[in-house]
Amino acid sequence: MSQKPQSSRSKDNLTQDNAQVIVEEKVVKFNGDVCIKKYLRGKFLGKGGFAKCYELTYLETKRLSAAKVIAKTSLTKSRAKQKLMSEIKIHRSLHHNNIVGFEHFFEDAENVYILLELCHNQSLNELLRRRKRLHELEAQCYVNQICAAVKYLHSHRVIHRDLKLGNLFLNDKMEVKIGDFGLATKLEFDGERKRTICGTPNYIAPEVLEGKQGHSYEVDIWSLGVIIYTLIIGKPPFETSDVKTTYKRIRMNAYTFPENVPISDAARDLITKILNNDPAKRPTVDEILNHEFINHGGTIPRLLPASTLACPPSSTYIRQFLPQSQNQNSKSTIGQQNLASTAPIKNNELLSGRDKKIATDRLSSQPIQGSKTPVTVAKDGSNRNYKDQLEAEVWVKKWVDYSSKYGLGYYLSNEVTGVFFNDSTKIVLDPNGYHFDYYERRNSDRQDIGKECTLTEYPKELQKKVTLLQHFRSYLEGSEKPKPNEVPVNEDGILPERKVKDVVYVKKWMRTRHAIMFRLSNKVVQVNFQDHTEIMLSSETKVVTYVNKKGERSTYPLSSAMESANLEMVKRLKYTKDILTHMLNANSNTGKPQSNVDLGSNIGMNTQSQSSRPKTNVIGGGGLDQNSKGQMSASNKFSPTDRVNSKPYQTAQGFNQGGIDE
Ligand SMILES: Nc1ncnc2c1ncn2[C@@H]1O[C@H](COP(=O)(O)OP(=O)(O)OP(=O)(O)O)[C@@H](O)[C@H]1O
Repeated sequence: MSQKPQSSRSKDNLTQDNAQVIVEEKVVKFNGDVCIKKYLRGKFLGKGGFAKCYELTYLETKRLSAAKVIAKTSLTKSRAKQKLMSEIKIHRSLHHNNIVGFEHFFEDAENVYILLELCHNQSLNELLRRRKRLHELEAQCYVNQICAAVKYLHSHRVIHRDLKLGNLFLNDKMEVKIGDFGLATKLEFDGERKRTICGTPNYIAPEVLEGKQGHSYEVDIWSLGVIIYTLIIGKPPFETSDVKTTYKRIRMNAYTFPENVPISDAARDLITKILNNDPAKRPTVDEILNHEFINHGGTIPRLLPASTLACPPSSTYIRQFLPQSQNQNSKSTIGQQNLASTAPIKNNELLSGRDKKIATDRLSSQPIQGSKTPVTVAKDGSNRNYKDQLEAEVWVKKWVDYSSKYGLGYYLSNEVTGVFFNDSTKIVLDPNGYHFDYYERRNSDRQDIGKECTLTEYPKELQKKVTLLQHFRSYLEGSEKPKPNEVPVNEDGILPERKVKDVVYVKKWMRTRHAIMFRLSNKVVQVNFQDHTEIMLSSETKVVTYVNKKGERSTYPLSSAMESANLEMVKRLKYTKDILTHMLNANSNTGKPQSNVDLGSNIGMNTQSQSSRPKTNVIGGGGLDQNSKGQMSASNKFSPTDRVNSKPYQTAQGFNQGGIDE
């Protein structure tokens, strides 16, 4: 039977945010009967200018909603009442997948309650706060959905007038939903101009500030431009510390693209077209949807994986959506799947991403000079952004501990091979097998000083280390024969271009009986445990990534990871913290590693006494020996006992580390 909302009363005062509160809705049926619907007020979701928002469970069906609770005391002025009625009237008339669903509303003696579709994953504002900025692919995915909703609004003559990250909510499927219709207006007729000055400073369109000609749909388009810019660059284009200056900048159209943030030409072009102070010159929603930033050669994921709430999508994931022209593998099945993969992405699709083939086949898509089959970088450079962002995601895929003689060899996810020598020098080989960097630590400030070299041009004294590097490389790549110092020229005799520009390398490492820890130059700490679990801590993105025994990957904001219900991860995180603390103590006390450290009890692993140095793990002798002066002497065998570790541990070793006395 249909019901008409009537009065209700709450048993408690809503100012007690943490108390268990039952909200009652009195419903008068058409036959005059009165029934009471009971709701349990749950978690506090947030506070806006005039509403508090809570989870509300309808006790009969256990259905969960978001309830905007507006105290009647805030509605004494008729303007406030009118605004609320207009919000309800407009919002309840809208039905679109990318608009927060309006369920119903009622009131009791104290409050008005608006029940809305619950969006569990907060707004894009909180997302950006966690992530700093998004990958363009994510921006495309969100903007695509937002445009669909704006198109719907405009076709129903509704202008939202307050589109901003804080009003774009994410539900548990990661669908974006436009909410908060408090400033929305419905035009009576086409061509009507509105004059009320409203909006949020950073997102407000110049014509609203001018106020002379009135404004219309184009104000939403302007806000879309601000949104795209903010998602990609990480802060709004006109932001200043005071509102007046922000308005001045908007009027003068004074914004720039910061040089240190990569942005594709397509994104830049779209933003520039939208942020035009002449509203008539801005593109329409349809034109935005057809712009190459949204409608490019690749596909845009319909939805993003939930892991992107905390950390960037993996390179493997991104690769699926690259336009074919940018994908070096365009002839491969991956390229073909790209075009078909518009289906929703399952949340766990990212989970095993790290174990899949790494993304460097596209990372390395620089054109090779003079090559007959140049690999594809779009002429407009529009993949620059992808490439730059992919390079940020680097981790150790394989390693081999040969520190009993020479050092640690490792292979990174971007196909870089490196060696951390026992004398704390480092060598890092580009995936092209030709360019390498050699790092020595400067004693005065303990900074690594890098030298760019190539296999045909490097200081003579490095020869042995270069030979060792080649040995490590073949060993890690599993080639049967060590690669000689061959120069990888193409068939025209042209030398390869360097593939990785922002080199990430292992700055420090340490090994205990239970784990090996790498501190990378991009401030990521990676810990691989004996039981195949892994922890990655990024101080840049403030995120913890945990790979469990099954290889499933989950991410947590650094700030709350220790409180997580994932106890397996929390234990390992604590262990990681202990190793880091231990390292710091070791450094500050003696400048040397401490021995006999056993932190195993913290993670519930066996603890046994152990020696401070690894057991000798050289078989057959030979190889390159480090003499008492720390110099290397060459020989012809290379045979560390440890097999290449892509994940598991083979031998329980003592405490072994490199470069921690920084
Ligand atoms: N549908 C929803 N699902 C989950 N949380 C929500 C939902 N709607 C609002 N919220 C939360 O409640 C907070 C306040 O909501 P909202 O911004 O709509 O209130 P408001 O008073 O109208 O705000 P404003 O000052 O922007 O007009 C939001 O910031 C958000 O955290």
